Amino acid sequence: MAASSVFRPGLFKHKVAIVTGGGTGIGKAISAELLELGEWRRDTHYFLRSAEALEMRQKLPPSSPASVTPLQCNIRNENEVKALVLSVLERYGRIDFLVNNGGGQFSSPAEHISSKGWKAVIDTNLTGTFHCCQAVYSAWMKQHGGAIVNIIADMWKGFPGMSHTGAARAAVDNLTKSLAIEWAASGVRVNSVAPVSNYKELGPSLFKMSVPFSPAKRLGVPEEISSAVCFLLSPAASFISGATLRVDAGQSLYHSMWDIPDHSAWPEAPEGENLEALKDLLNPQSKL
Ligand SMILES: CCC/C=C/C(=O)SCCNC(=O)CCNC(=O)[C@H](O)C(C)(C)COP(=O)([O-])OP(=O)([O-])OC[C@H]1O[C@@H](n2cnc3c(N)ncnc32)[C@H](O)[C@@H]1OP(=O)([O-])[O-]
Ligand SMILES: NC(=O)C1=CN([C@@H]2O[C@H](COP(=O)(O)OP(=O)(O)OC[C@H]3O[C@@H](n4cnc5c(N)ncnc54)[C@H](OP(=O)(O)O)[C@@H]3O)[C@@H](O)[C@H]2O)C=CC1
Repeated sequence: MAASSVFRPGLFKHKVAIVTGGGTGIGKAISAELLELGEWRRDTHYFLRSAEALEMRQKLPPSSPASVTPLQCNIRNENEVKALVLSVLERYGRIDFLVNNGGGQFSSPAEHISSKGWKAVIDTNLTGTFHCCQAVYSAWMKQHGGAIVNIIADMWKGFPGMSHTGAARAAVDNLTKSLAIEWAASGVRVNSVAPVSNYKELGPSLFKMSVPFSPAKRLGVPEEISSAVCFLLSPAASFISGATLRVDAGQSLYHSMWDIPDHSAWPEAPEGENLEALKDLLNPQSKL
């Protein structure tokens, strides 16, 4: 099949997907794109948590056989995740895709994060993702194969100001690699997407300050993330597993947004001629 013919309505024929947090922001764009690619065929069902999913259902043309079903599930709770997976299987008999998009955090310097707050963020972003992967694998993908995409974050230079989510997302990056190997023999591909984007519900102001740090000199939008997710789910990515795709216009390779104030707290360099040279260099009277 030519690559150019891959992305068209009907691509995910008879597929069933679980998209956690699929009713807002990036998840909503992923759900919408999956639905669009399912427009012309039957038995395509997507499962979302948020009530906004109902809105999506109403927007589907009456002629479309694709469907979207919102289901409540707290991914932090293992039993709720297992129940979600069983309920999907009872209703639709298969699960082809899992997109672990549900997540959240608050911004705080590390020194002020309480143990409870730390656990809440790790539970949501790392343990929740693990619960979903494990439940879907055990109940379906182990026997039938499938594709999983985890949404992580731009934490490649650490994540100062959100150290809990940085640690959780780095762990999911590593989990992606472990599962890609452990589950290869079942025909399960596992990949991640590390996005930088914005969406209108949050308002541009929250992310506006990041624009100067983007090589693109603009924000990304959820539709630019969902296309990468659909690519990784699709047959166009049939030989890709254990990878993390950075969808950030190169931002992770560029400046850090974290400002370090001027200070003189750093330990002195060892004594010697190089230290003297360094002092000369930093001396405001220096001719260098
Ligand atoms: C990723 C890249 C870019 C991201 C951008 C953004 O995130 S934009 C933003 C987009 N917005 C989001 O992503 C928000 C999404 N939010 C969430 O997903 C959840 O609220 C959660 C996972 C942060 C916490 O889950 P939950 O509420 O079920 O948690 P719980 O009841 O188990 O423990 C609560 C404990 O957590 C702590 N704590 C919580 N909030 C704050 C805070 N603001 N301030 C300080 N601390 C906070 C506090 O210790 C609290 O305990 P307390 O003091 O109450 O005894
Ligand atoms: N926007 C961005 O630039 C970036 C986003 N990300 C990550 O991408 C993902 C999507 O983010 P975005 O669309 O921006 O943000 P949103 O806040 O719109 O989406 C987060 C979704 O996760 C769901 N969710 C949160 N906690 C749970 C839980 N315990 N169980 C089930 N679902 C849960 C929320 O559902 P509900 O609303 O029903 O609570 C919500 O739909 C998140 O993991 C986010 O951290 C990463 C990097 C950058």
